[in-house]
Amino acid sequence: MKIVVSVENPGVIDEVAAYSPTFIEIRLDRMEGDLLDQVRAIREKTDIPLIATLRSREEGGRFVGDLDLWVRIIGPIARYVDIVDVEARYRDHAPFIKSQGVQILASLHTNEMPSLPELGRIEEMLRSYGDIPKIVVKPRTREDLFELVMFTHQAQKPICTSIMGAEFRYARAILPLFGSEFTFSHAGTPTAEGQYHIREMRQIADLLK
Ligand SMILES: O=C1C[C@@](O)(C(=O)O)C[C@@H](O)[C@@H]1O
Repeated sequence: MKIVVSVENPGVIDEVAAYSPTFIEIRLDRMEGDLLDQVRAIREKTDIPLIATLRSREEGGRFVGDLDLWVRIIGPIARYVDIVDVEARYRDHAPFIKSQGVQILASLHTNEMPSLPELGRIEEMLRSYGDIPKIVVKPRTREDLFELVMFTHQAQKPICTSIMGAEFRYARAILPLFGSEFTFSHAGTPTAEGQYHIREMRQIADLLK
């Protein structure tokens, strides 16, 4: 199971790296100060592949700037990471970000539960500009979750699917079993409700083998 550990504090990178996650996600929207300097420092500290994420407020983050500010922040950072998370609202900048030599994690986060046809349309839209689509939704019922698992199982790979909220948090360990490319965890400070600590996620993954 590929595990991403999300971080919002560069000061914990050594501690996070000690868990050997598949990726470290840097949540730029939850950080203060000179973001480029901090990403450079993280890059010097670890060879673990890095994901840069500047999450909009509309999709659950704290970034409230416009499209131009988003690219002015992320653009110089891209060359120091391996993947950039690009929400659909920022997709016009995808070609430039791609030109920096990184992969694009094309993401959409919604508090709703799209139908299977809607999930297919979202996937198609995300694949139109990104390398790996990431769809994060909010199941209301177990039937919703069944549909998300079925969609994940049947979808073209790679794809990342996940859920919001705590009610169905176990799906974070189930969806990778049906083809989701990776799962997001924390190493001390969750960046989203329902995340497991990487230690816990590893234990669950080992028991599910
Ligand atoms: O998209 C995601 C998933 C996430 O929101 C979660 O629910 O674990 C955590 C975010 O940091 C990441 O960018």
